[in-house]
Amino acid sequence: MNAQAESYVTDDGRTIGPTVMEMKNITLRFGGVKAITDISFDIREGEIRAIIGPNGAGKSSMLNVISGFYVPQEGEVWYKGKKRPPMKPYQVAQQGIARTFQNIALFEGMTVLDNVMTGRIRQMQSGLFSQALWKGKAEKEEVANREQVEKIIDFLEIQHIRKTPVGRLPYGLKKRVELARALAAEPSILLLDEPMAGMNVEEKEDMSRFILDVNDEFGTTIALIEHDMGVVMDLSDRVVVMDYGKKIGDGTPDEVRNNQDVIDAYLGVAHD
Ligand SMILES: Nc1ncnc2c1ncn2[C@@H]1O[C@H](COP(=O)(O)OP(=O)(O)OP(=O)(O)O)[C@@H](O)[C@H]1O
Repeated sequence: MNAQAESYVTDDGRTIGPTVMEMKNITLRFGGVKAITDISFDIREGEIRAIIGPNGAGKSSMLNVISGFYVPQEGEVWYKGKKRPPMKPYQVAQQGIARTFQNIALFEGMTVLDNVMTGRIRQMQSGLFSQALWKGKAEKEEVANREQVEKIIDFLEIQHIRKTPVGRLPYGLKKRVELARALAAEPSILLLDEPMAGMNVEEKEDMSRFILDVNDEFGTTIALIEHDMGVVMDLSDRVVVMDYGKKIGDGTPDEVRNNQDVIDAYLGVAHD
């Protein structure tokens, strides 16, 4: 697929920009297992892009390629118009790509506020040495970090639990704190690995609303893996469908819903 240069406006009035990330002919193997076979797709600025497919289809592997956790044996990752050399996950994070995990990865003994603050590490420029030399600069930075974190805590409506240790929170709220921490990094692209997994209907509705609001308010591009089809079809601008490591569909929710290969492989059968 070629990078898209034109912006367009969605039915609900959001502007989707040109291609910001492009996966070109990605193949990823684990020993003899091919987790991803020759997959290409793009992600446009400001869009909500879903990756779906049955268990073992290769979705998490693909998210891990985007986040730099896995380096594919073949293919190229293009980001903001440049081919990305193999890099470590922290370097990918420095380029403005943040993620949440399928299994929540928070510091259980720390408060919500402190957990969200850890998302700011990328913005904390002053090391100990420069902090000692330029106390004023470090203080200014600290204030800016706090302001951003407070803004996100307000936005995601978790003020009431800001001093609560994360370990004491119910599952749905932990997921929201994880989203807050990822947002604290002010990412250009946010990767969400099954953001609704294990949630009840009400929690899913809340999380859907927050994802849409984040996209709308901060203009964050979002790529997500999700099993709940209702959620995927409601939230996403475009959907990539994977099956056995291959791409079998790519398009708007309506397009993939009506794609016979997708119906056969995925939508026609029951899923968790
Ligand atoms: N670290 C690994 N080592 C070996 N094989 C792996 C590894 N990670 C994934 N695989 C294999 O690659 C394939 C794709 O797995 P992946 O987890 O990406 O699929 P998925 O679509 O995310 O599945 P699920 O929906 O169950 O999370 C599977 O066959 C899996 O067993």
